[in-house]
Amino acid sequence: MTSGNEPDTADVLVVGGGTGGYSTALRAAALGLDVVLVERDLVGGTCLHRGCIPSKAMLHAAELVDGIAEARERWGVKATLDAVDWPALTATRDDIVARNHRGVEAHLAHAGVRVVRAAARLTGPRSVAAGGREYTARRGVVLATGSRPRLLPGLVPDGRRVVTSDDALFAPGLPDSVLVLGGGAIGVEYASLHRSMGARVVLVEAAERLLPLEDAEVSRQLGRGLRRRGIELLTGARLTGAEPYGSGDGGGVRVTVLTDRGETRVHEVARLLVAVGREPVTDGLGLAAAGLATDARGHVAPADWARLETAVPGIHVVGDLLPPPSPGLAHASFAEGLLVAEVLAGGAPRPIDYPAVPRVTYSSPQTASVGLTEQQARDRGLDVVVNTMPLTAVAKGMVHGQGGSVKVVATGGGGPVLGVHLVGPHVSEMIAESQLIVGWEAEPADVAWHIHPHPTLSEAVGEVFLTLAGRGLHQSA
Ligand SMILES: Cc1cc2nc3c(=O)[nH]c(=O)nc-3n(C[C@H](O)[C@H](O)[C@H](O)COP(=O)(O)OP(=O)(O)OC[C@H]3O[C@@H](n4cnc5c(N)ncnc54)[C@H](O)[C@@H]3O)c2cc1C
Ligand SMILES: NC(=O)c1ccc[n+]([C@@H]2O[C@H](COP(=O)([O-])OP(=O)(O)OC[C@H]3O[C@@H](n4cnc5c(N)ncnc54)[C@H](O)[C@@H]3O)[C@@H](O)[C@H]2O)c1
Repeated sequence: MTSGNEPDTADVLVVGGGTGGYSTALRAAALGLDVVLVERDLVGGTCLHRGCIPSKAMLHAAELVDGIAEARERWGVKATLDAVDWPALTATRDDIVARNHRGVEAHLAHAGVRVVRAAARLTGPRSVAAGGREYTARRGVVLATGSRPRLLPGLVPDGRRVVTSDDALFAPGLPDSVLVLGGGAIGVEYASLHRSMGARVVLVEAAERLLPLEDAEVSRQLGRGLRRRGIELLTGARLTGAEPYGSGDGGGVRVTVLTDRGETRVHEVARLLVAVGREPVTDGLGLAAAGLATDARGHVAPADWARLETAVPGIHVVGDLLPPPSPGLAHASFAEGLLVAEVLAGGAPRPIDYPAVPRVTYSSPQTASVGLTEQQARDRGLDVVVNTMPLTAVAKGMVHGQGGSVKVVATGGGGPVLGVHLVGPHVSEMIAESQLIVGWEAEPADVAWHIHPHPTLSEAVGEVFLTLAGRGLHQSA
């Protein structure tokens, strides 16, 4: 925290202390710059306090619950689930969040970043008002104010019956039934989590498939996996009404959905979880005072993507405040923070290769991908070859018994790999090699000389590349 008599000038002013803002601050400080970081809530932002970390902690617990059923049903381990002790589960989650939070605070303090806990407002292109003081930046201002759940007209979250990801996991327990609206990453992960914990789950997606930005094979495999787990999946479907009914524990929401076949379905559920995307946060930020405006969807767009710098020289943007192709992911915001700090320190870092940013969904089954989808590659007029293999084609895939697949999209004639798309158990931990393959523009023949350990799930990735390189072992070309 700053005290009243410290100077009000810094090299860099960062507004927002989420993953985008704090990574900018840490890197800038490491490069010798004097940094003020203004955060109105808690450093760590959405990802640490309401997003990635609490949700993944609980999805880990959900995997353990699923493991009990698998142990009993497949392996003859006579285990049963007595109960989920919610206070104990959430205490472990909250401890993980709290320890990470203390860690971020300690890193910032150690780096000499001055953290101001207040709402910041731009007062000019190089100045910010916060906590009753005005700060001026010698080198630049970095906007990192992030995003919040997008709401639909007439659907007001009340934290009980109608919720968003901001509160769905923080109520005292999970409901016994839920309709999840939106089949993006949040909708899929939260539907999966609720199902593992025993809820009846309906997942409604307006587009014709889940994760519409992913490869169609990923959506197909994921949909199949979720249905197999008993999740009712409605794609190409539209919400037409949501009315509360009853009171207390017996009450819920009566949700009306128009399906892709033109049928009207009514679902009575304890909770409606709205997960239809996120919108940037700029209210009260004073963009106009700095000569900035948002784009039509509320983002602040850079004029120079290589430097993530707006049309106002010295004002940079990172994280969820950026429009696509920035993907709205924490690890992308880390990379953006590093880049902007290095630009402000006078460097010329390599621009971010957005298609090469990996994307992971931590549901059961998981999805993980990097690079272009088959359709994107074809739409670019590229000469495309594709090889797909089920994970159960390798022994470890059979051990896991959860299906899944590996799909590689490559340039014809042995050219560079364009995309890798995985579905199945543990693929979140398997995507890293593919991210290097795509990022380094490796060719299947380069990859095929590298030996994958046996027996692992990653062997399936190796096999797909062996076949593409004309050296197929278990898979015929
Ligand atoms: C449920 C959920 C799960 C997710 N899971 C993942 C995941 O597994 N992996 C992944 O990569 N991404 C995940 N994400 C996305 C990830 O959380 C975001 O991409 C990331 O948090 C963006 O970071 P940011 O710094 O841009 O914004 P934020 O983290 O939103 O931080 C912005 C900060 O700015 C502060 N702020 C705003 N306005 C002001 C102001 N005027 N003055 C001062 N401070 C201000 C806010 O208080 C906030 O702390 C998830 C998101 C959600 C919602
Ligand atoms: N594992 C991860 O990396 C992870 C996890 C959670 C969130 N996130 C990030 O957080 C952000 C927000 O996630 P999200 O899932 O809310 O947004 P999203 O934009 O990824 O998905 C929203 C989904 O809702 C659908 N939709 C929109 N309006 C609808 C309506 N009226 N009815 C039914 N469906 C509708 C869209 O077609 C889309 O598929 C994204 O940037 C996401 O990548 C990432």
